Amino acid sequence: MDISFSSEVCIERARKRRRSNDIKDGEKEINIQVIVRCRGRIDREIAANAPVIIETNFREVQLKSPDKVLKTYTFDRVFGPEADQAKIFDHIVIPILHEVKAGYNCTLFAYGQTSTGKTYTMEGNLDIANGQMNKHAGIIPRTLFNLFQDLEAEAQDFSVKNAADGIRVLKQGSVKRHAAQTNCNKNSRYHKKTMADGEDLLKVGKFNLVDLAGSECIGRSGAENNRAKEAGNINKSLLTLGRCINALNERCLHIPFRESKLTRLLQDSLGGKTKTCIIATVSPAKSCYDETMSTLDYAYRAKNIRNKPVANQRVTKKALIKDYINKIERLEMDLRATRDKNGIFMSAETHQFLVNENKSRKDECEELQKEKEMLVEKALIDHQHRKNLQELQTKFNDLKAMSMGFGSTVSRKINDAYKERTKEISEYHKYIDEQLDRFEQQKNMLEQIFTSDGNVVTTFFGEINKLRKGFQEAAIKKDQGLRKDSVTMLKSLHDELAGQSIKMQTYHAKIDEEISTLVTTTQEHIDSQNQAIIACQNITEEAAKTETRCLEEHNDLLDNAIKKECNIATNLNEELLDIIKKELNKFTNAQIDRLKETYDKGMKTSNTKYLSGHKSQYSSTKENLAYLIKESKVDLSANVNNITKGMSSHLDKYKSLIESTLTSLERLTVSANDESSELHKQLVELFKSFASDVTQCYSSLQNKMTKSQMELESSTLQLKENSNALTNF
Ligand SMILES: Nc1ncnc2c1ncn2[C@@H]1O[C@H](COP(=O)(O)OP(=O)(O)OP(=O)(O)O)[C@@H](O)[C@H]1O
Repeated sequence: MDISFSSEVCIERARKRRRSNDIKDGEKEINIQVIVRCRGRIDREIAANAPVIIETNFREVQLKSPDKVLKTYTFDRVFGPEADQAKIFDHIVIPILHEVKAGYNCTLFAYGQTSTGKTYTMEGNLDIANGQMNKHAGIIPRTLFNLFQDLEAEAQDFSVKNAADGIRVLKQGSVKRHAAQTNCNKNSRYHKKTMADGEDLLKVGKFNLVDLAGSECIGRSGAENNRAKEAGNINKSLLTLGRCINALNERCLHIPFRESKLTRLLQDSLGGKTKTCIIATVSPAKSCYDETMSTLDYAYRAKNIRNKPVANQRVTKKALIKDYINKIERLEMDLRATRDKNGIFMSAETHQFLVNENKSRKDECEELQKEKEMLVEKALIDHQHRKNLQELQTKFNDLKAMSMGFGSTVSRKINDAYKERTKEISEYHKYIDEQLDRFEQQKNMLEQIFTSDGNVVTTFFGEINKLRKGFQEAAIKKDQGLRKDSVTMLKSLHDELAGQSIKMQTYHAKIDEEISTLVTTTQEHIDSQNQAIIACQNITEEAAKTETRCLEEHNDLLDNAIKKECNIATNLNEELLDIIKKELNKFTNAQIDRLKETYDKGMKTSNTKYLSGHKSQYSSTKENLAYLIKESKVDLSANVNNITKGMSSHLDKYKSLIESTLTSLERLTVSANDESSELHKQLVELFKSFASDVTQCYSSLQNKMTKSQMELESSTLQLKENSNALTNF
């Protein structure tokens, strides 16, 4: 990630009334503006005869094969190779600068594959000749020039520093890109002259201009997820930017802004209160087809991101200056702390900031925990709800079965009754037929008996026929009555059954309706709960991941700090031991010298004494000898014995003198030895106690370090467990 340039412009808007559209600030959502710029083929592509596969229109860009259009994208504006730097600036940047002057924070960033012209678009040629920009100057130098000219023209009371300085710094910044942001800020600030009357109100609009690294890293990282980790910070930042754009596009609850420095910086520009414009740069060459499509897809997705721009509150000049002073002081403190110390040091303010951030993370975790508990409770309620629903369904099925059973019982009973009646009627018919047959037989018999008396017979048969007719009529009547009864009964039974059936149907329909409403509501409830759970899980997972990453980073920092401290302690120990060794040697040598001196002195005195004694003995012996020689001249032989005696007694004396000298020398040596060994003992004791002090000190230091390391390890373990638990959750 390269932040090329970021300028802050303080615009004087003293005591001006809010414009009517200001009232809608923060309420009105606007889409991020997405522009596509397609450059012409560069030398390399011409040399390779790379076919052109892109065609641009006012708002459209088409990816084409020789014979057909493969894909068409629509953006806010599309610029082809014919669009020069001035055109881009006039059409894209000038309107944004108006917004900046109105106090809005605006961000413009270039995004695309490597060598597609991001830097050309953002910086271009930074040379200045005769105070004029080069025609290939990009957005940043043009912005600088424009702002300075514009502000100078707008009000006489602006004191403006020369734009060329800004560009010089920008050039330096291009070499050391990280330094550019601070330097440019410093040089592009505008100062208003002090006004004599009243308090001045200022509106501060911030314009962030960002030139990203080549976007092809995203594609690759996305395809080979495992390698993404190795691909370094640029890759991570772009990858996270892509994920943020996707998450914003899909209206996810959690957007992983915090996962990279770039997205943290751009957080407010993506879905925040800033007005944002993305320039997607592409190559027209066929060789770049995949990357071009990936860039256009990303840009197309980014189009759906909606921001709610809010103009910055007016602030008094004093407050603004105070704010800047505070910022500068904090940065100075950090810088001083870093310069003064080794290892990880930071100013108290930064430390406090980290502590606060840590606390807010902890709070976030607690909130998530509570949310999780709430969701678990809801899940339990859902479970109970589902159980109740199942029971209700079972009861309904039972009822249905029961009602069906009732219907079939009723119709069976009706059928039975109908069969019985039919049987009764047919039996009655049978009985009548039998009776009629019997009468017929009797009639024939009587016809044979009474053939002789025609009148009697005729009368008799007349009577018989009458009887028969009456009987037949009665039978028909009875039959009709029975039929009528059975029809009435059947009808009433049918009516009753139909009534019951309608009632049952209504009842069924009602229960059906209630159950389906209940099922739909429950399903909706369950779906919404599931969505909430999934969203919460995602948030928790993301939070856990972020937390784990932060903890790992902290652990690494702590590990490094401990290692550094251990190294420092080891070095110090070694240095201390060296010093002790040297001091001991010095001390021992001094003691040895002193002893030597004492010893030498003692020996010298005793030797001198011995020599002087020896000398005096020798001279007296010599004298004695001379005397003896003299005497011997008188009576040599007579005195030989005396001489021998005298000699031996002298020799004895001499011997005893030597012995006593040796004894005193021995004593002296012993006492010197004693003194030396005493001193040695004392020294040894002293060294021992000193060494034990050092050892104790060292071991207590080691214990402390081991303890703190153990504590650290256990807290790391604990943190890992916590994070695993979070991840599992
Ligand atoms: N619109 C354009 N007109 C003319 N030349 C262009 C245009 N856009 C880019 N170029 C040329 O294409 C080459 C690559 O452009 P540039 O270095 O700006 O690409 P980039 O996207 O910034 O690459 P990187 O991601 O590697 O920084 C340069 O030689 C540049 O001058």
